[in-house]
Amino acid sequence: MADLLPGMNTQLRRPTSKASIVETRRFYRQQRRALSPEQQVKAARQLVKHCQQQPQFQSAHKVALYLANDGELDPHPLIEHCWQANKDVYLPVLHPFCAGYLVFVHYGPETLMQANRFGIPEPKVECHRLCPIEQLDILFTPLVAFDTKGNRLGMGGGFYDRTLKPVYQRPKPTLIGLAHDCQQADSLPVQPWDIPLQKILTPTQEFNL
Ligand SMILES: Nc1nc2c(c(=O)[nH]1)N(C=O)[C@@H](CNc1ccc(C(=O)N[C@@H](CCC(=O)O)C(=O)O)cc1)CN2
Ligand SMILES: Nc1ncnc2c1ncn2[C@@H]1O[C@H](COP(=O)(O)OP(=O)(O)OP(=O)(O)O)[C@@H](O)[C@H]1O
Repeated sequence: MADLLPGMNTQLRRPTSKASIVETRRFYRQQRRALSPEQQVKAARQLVKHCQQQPQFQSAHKVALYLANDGELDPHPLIEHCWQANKDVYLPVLHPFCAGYLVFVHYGPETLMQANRFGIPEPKVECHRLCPIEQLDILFTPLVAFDTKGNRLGMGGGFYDRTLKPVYQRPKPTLIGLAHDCQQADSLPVQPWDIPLQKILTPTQEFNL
């Protein structure tokens, strides 16, 4: 892929395969943060259209999404679509007792929210609103960068990798990464604990692994 692409933020050089994870993360975080509000709105709308065409999404009842942070592809229009289609939406919440893990809590239009330690709003943890991860049909993850092998680079907390380990290669949930097109890397380093994605959706592309 070319070093500089149209619309690419030119302040940082595209990392080579020898770049450290820290440099790679910095580059792709900056790329997604450099998108304009108009580009973000357009991408979020395109994502809804793209998801609606996916048979797996059409038949899903329980769907985990996230609230956008740090320039991530914004799933809010998709969340609204899920509500209208009577799908149950769940959000990741930092586990109240097990550091480094996530739980998934039901999210509706009236849910009371509180910010976690990263400033991301989360529903309050109430036992009856929790969904065991193996009962989710689709778990959409945010990411910082992806490659076409399904490798995912996240924010560096290891939250998704730890939480997804017990359901890796189980029938449910299907793991789908959501990203802007500018978050595609040629190749990402793989760590022993990384849980690969089964599919990646961008506003314009679909990668099935
Ligand atoms: N939208 C969204 N929600 C999510 C995640 C995510 O990546 N995106 N997570 C995915 O795991 C979990 C939260 N993990 C996060 C890890 C780091 C930072 C972050 O902003 N780190 C700052 C340093 C903040 C600090 O140290 O206090 C930074 O790196 O600049 C945010 C979320 C659960 N919820
Ligand atoms: N299954 C696991 N068990 C124990 N530690 C883990 C596990 N998965 C990840 N970690 C630890 O978490 C740290 C961060 O991992 P990594 O850089 O892959 O996070 P990430 O995928 O970028 O973050 P996130 O999933 O929060 O977006 C690593 O240093 C690793 O030691």
